[in-house]
Amino acid sequence: MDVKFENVSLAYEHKNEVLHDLRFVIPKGKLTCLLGPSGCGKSTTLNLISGLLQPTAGKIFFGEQDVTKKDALARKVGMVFQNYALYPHMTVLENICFPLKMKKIDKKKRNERGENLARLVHVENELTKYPGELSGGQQQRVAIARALAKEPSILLLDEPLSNLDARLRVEMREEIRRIQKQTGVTTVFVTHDQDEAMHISDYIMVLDNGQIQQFADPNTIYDYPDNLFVASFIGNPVINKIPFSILRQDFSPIIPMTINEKAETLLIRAESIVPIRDHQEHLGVKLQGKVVSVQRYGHEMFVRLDVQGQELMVTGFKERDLLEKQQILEFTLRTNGVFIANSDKEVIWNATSV
Ligand SMILES: Nc1ncnc2c1ncn2[C@@H]1O[C@H](COP(=O)(O)OP(=O)(O)OP(=O)(O)O)[C@@H](O)[C@H]1O
Repeated sequence: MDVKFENVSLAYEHKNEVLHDLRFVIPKGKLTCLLGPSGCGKSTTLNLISGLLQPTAGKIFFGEQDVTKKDALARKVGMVFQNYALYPHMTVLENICFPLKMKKIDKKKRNERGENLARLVHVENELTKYPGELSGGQQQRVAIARALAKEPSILLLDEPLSNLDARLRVEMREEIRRIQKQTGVTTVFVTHDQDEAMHISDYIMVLDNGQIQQFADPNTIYDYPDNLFVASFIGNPVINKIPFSILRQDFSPIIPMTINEKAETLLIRAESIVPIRDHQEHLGVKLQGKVVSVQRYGHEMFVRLDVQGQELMVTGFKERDLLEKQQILEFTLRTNGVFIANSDKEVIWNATSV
């Protein structure tokens, strides 16, 4: 079931508008992430989808149906929260089957369905255990199975992995992806973690200040950010930002005059700063900077480079490319991961266009 927002705004207590004129379609059968910093309006958007909140203005559709006035129960959404919210006095199987019991499905049938769901989320060997006897990851699996038990129109996940340790987070995001693909249920996943969003999503909606900054698939968001906010929020290390004026002379031959006039900020991804000899597909600019520091973390090299008083983070160099500290490093830029923004913080030039 796809979800459509038509000019939706929300003001808490009718005065504090936190979502402004949202228009989007969350496509059916896909996993879409709502991504943005704390307070940008992710949970509010999710609660509008679930029916826990009603919009102040605008309309919400599930497929063709206008559900704006319908409550959470009528919308038949499945919800999973970060704190699992399992019933502690019920076993795993009883927890999973609880929505089926509410629907008065007979015991044999509901246990059969419950066991199938337990297999789907890989907790079939824990059926008689209580939530307190499970790990965080297992509890979250049970919460997902319970949400799926009512065959929801849409599955909503609100920061479901934030209580798990780093390794388990990675494991569980793969699991959620697998379960979503296997069931084909339309899923909306809230996170503030760009890495998580990049790995798990078919589509990402980037929100800031209650407004959509960009809505696209992860690679489009990474390679073609619409604005400075999206370019900075997505990617690790954070994209380098320097005043365009510093490299204006170097860029003038390769960008149109109209762009040159409006260029304010130059954005360069750390991996797009590469040795000249290495790269066939480079921008044809030849630059240099002074090495400030070099740090190696496993297979990654992080070089801090001083370019005319601006510090750039560089990950496009290998150990063999670096000599002594304080050395002058010559480099060029790849044809992707380099953008120019104007004074309105919109991306007006992308090196892929060269
Ligand atoms: N019940 C409420 N009453 C008034 N304002 C609220 C209420 N809930 C949230 N807000 C405000 O609405 C804005 C959006 O909050 P929301 O919880 O949707 O953000 P979020 O992106 O989910 O943040 P987080 O990642 O911190 O959960 C914030 O400015 C918040 O202070």
